[in-house]
Amino acid sequence: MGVEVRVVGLTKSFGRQPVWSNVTLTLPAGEISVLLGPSGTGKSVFLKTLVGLLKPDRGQIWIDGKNLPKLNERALYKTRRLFGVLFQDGALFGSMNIYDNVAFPLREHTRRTEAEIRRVVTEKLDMVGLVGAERKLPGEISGGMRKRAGLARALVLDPEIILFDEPDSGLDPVRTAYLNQLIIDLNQQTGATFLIVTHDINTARTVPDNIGLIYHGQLAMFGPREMLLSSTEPVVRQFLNAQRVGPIGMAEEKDADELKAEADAGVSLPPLPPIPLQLQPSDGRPRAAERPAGQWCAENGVTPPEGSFREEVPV
Ligand SMILES: Nc1ncnc2c1ncn2[C@@H]1O[C@H](COP(=O)(O)OP(=O)(O)OP(=O)(O)O)[C@@H](O)[C@H]1O
Repeated sequence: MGVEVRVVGLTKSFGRQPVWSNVTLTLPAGEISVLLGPSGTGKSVFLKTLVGLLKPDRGQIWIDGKNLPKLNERALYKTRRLFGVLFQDGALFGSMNIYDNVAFPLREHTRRTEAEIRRVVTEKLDMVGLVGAERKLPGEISGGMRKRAGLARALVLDPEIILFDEPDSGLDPVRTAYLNQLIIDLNQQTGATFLIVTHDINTARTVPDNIGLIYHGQLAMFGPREMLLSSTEPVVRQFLNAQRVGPIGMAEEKDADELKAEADAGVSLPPLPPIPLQLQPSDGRPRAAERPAGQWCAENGVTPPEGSFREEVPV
């Protein structure tokens, strides 16, 4: 049913180069969270730190009553079994066919028989819509199929937490839309806790229950989707609406002169666009973590931008 991940005061640097500091957030059990941020702000480093591949300088990561950075190798190995990770390129073994790639974690980490492995691999390939592609090598299938194969492999040990590192990178808008639907459907079916790193604003606006934004070495904001999409905090507003006007410039941060010039020229931020409806599972049954549209805004006395939560009118 998914487990909560509680991050407290997490700080990471490489030598003298700080990546981010004092990151505190909770990924609620069974919910989908998205992590955004300009390139190079350390989103991938954050995922690798969560799963124990990198050690933080300071801070805690609480999962199932255990603080990951303090675990010894053996205990860490056990806790890592809670995670499934979809790496950017799917991270498939090029010389193995799709079936063997997906079966790999089962053969490495369990004592299941080949008959049991076949059942699980077929089930997961079916979940991601790849039945029939078992004998293909990763080089013989499209980028979107490789992502889905990577996802099937991330699912085989029935993880409680699934981390997605830019699942939509390199995909066209149609494939991205399919993948987003698949993510919603998988969350409904598995109930696992999802964290997605993405650059795709449409994904960030329509898929998650929660959004976080890393900027300038800090977690600028983390909270419910409606909270960030209605936020007028300049960095959050600029990033989530993909606008040029605001504190973020070409080189991560605009300098003070540029900002002053914008202010002097009377350049003002465009109004907030409507908050879209969240993507629904394709079978029409709600996800356990789903909340009614507009609930957060209503409970917090926030008036959503004009036109929010309307069904899209077909073109
Ligand atoms: N193992 C490492 N050793 C030293 N520096 C590293 C290491 N891994 C990442 N970095 C540095 O940490 C910073 C953050 O990298 P990361 O890949 O996490 O950024 P990102 O936000 O995921 O970027 P993008 O959105 O472009 O994928 C970069 O400056 C990178 O060079």
